Amino acid sequence: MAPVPSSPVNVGHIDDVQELRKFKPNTIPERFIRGVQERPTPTALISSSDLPTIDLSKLLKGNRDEILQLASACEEWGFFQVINHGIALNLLESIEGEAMEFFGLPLEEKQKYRMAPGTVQGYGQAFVFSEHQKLDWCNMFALGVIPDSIRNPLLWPKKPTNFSNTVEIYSKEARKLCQNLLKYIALGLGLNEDVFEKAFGVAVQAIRMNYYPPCSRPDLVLGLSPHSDGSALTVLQQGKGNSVGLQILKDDKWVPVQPLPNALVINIGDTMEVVTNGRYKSVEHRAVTHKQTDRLSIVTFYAPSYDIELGPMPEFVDKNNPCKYRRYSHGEYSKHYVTNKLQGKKTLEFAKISTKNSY
Ligand SMILES: COC(=O)C(/C=C/C1=C(C)CCCC1(C)C)=C/O[C@H]1C=C(C)C(=O)O1
Ligand SMILES: O=C(O)CCC(=O)C(=O)O
Ligand SMILES: [Fe+2]
Repeated sequence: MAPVPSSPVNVGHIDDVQELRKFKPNTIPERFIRGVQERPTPTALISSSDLPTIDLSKLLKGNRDEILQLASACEEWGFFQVINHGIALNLLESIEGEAMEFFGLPLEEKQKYRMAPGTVQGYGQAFVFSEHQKLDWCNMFALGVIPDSIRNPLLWPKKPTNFSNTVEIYSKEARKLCQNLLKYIALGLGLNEDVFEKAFGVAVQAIRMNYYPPCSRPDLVLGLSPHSDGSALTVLQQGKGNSVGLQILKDDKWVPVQPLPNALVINIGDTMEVVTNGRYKSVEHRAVTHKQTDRLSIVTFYAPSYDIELGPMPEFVDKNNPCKYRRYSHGEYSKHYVTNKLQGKKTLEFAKISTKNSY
């Protein structure tokens, strides 16, 4: 099973945001109201149409230009959208349909799969560890998928009837996509194509569905707190026709990501930042809400096996680029990640070392 906190945590009362929206549409409980600094502000003028788009079908043909574009997207943005990604459009539609149906079930049905306080799997709010912590305007449902040791079969929903099977099929396809992308990311870095597959062992994979109901005061709340992902790569599917909600921090400004129809958003996670010694960065991101419209995201996390020891690869360390991160096992990092609240890039401080005399 995935690492969980060893002592019980008191998270206080967590309102279910869909129920709030249904029964008290104009009420925002205090725990959701962010401090002035944290509140969503009008976003940067920089256009998300600048966010690079990568064509996987070109990568698969060995197109050098596309590999260079991918390398530049990873280095400059840490985020890109991928088209011709190989996941059938009807599968994207099916998983979205199943997820929406799940979130639309009565609360008591969803609560059969309740996320225990301080854990990250099941239905509820993850990364809440104290009764004083601000809450996100979001309902989440998350499952560990691979390996079997992180699966909790009791949390795989029986309703909707096709939900669990669709998650299995979708996760296989998302896994292939991550494996393909890592191959071309390696080539773009001048490494052997199988270097990450070998380095990561049997990769850990998890899926999280985030449902953001409309909110009467989107200016006061966050859909999802700023964070970087603790994975190697993350694949994010945004609901078809949904409003913009994902924002990424670029040059200290929040840039909205305008979804491209049928594309998937990919981002570099903390693992890639560590192994490349900071050449590729895991970029901080968050989600905001809307007054009238809801939003869904379906997120796949692909990360090294828990028993894998990681650190910067020697290819990225020299006199001009001293080693910035210590070695650690991904299991240790995972435990650290899931037992701390989402707080920008703070989680990665776990691995940071002083750059003096350290190569
Ligand atoms: C915001 O990031 C996450 O929610 C997250 C969680 C992943 C997990 C589950 C939803 C259930 C099984 C355990 C696991 C921690 C994989 C991100 O995933 C990243 C973070 C770490 C660490 C990791 O291995 O993947
Ligand atoms: O909903 C989104 O767009 C962001 C989701 C996300 O960053 C996550 O689940 O880690
Ligand atoms: Fe994320």
